[in-house]
Amino acid sequence: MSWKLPDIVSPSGDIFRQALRRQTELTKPPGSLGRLENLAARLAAMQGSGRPSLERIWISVFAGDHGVAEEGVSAFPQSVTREMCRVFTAGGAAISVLARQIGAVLEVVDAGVAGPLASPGLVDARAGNGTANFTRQPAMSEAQRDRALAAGAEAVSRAKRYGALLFIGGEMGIANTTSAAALACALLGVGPERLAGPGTGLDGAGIRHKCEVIETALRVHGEALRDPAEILRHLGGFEIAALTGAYLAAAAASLPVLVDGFITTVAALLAVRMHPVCAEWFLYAHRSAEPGHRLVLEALGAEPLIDLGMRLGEGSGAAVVVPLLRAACALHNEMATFAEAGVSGG
Ligand SMILES: Cc1cc2ncn([C@H]3O[C@H](COP(=O)(O)O)[C@@H](O)[C@H]3O)c2cc1C
Ligand SMILES: O=C(O)c1cccnc1
Repeated sequence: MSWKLPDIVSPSGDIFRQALRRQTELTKPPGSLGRLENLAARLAAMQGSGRPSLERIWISVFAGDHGVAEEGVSAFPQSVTREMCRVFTAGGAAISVLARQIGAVLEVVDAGVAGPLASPGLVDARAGNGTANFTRQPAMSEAQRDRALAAGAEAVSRAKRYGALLFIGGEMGIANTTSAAALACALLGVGPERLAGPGTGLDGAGIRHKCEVIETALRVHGEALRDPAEILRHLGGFEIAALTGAYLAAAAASLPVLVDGFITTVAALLAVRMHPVCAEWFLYAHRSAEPGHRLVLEALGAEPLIDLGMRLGEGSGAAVVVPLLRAACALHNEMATFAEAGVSGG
């Protein structure tokens, strides 16, 4: 593997403990802000600052196509990946609206959409012309996997140069719920019936067919699925590899990550299997309606913040949660302490 796993250290334990102590000193019964207290303390520890901030947020949406789309595993045609790339940059996609609303920088990275560069205005980090159909051969070569992992790390470098205080990864790739479910099957050692769901809107028969396609892939690659990097290469997508590379690079760069939905959580699971310490840099935004998400979250010991029945991807669930994180920071930073306010009992 030419791509090198970065060095990752834990967020500051001292700052985390100081921040939790401050929470007990604020003018409220201890613990009364529930999970917002721990959230603010974790952000403080990750940012290495007693006063966490989410002023500058960076969103990279990675796009890639999937050879397995030809097996009829999505309710939509492959061309939608390319078409949506145009909508992202034109400003009309859900993530475009949400990025504007939270004042985040949004970039769209072509990690390997089928055909030429999907749209002008995209970052060109193409690892290939869509992946190969993984029911017949590995989805990608080692060189392609490593190029896609590096594409994620390059996105994090741009985020750091901007001064980002939070990184959100999104994805676009028709058939990528099939790839994500297959990856999770191999990583967790469970069958597709527990991880494959409707994605963009398959009916019962469509989901059964999707399960069969994943079964075939797991059988074809069997012995080769021995470590996370090889699992990623055989069953992954370029946008999923880029997300994995981005999450690892963000942890290495002390940049907190807000993970979105099913596909991004599978990328987070890959990153954690490659380097367990990176888990300490991840916050989980929401529980997607895609049924497999629950199992992947459980495997990570992750309790997402909200459940709105969303199942879009693009980073949209993460963007929706940002105001909540901002509220946690504002309370932590701006509330008066018992001593400052002259309130007894603190
Ligand atoms: C118009 C449209 C916009 C989207 N934005 C995200 N996805 C989401 O749906 C796709 C995965 O579902 P499946 O595996 O069933 O193809 C991904 O591209 C994902 O990001 C979209 C899907 C569509 C159709
Ligand atoms: O939860 C997700 O990330 C998701 C679910 C369905 C389709 N696309 C994305």
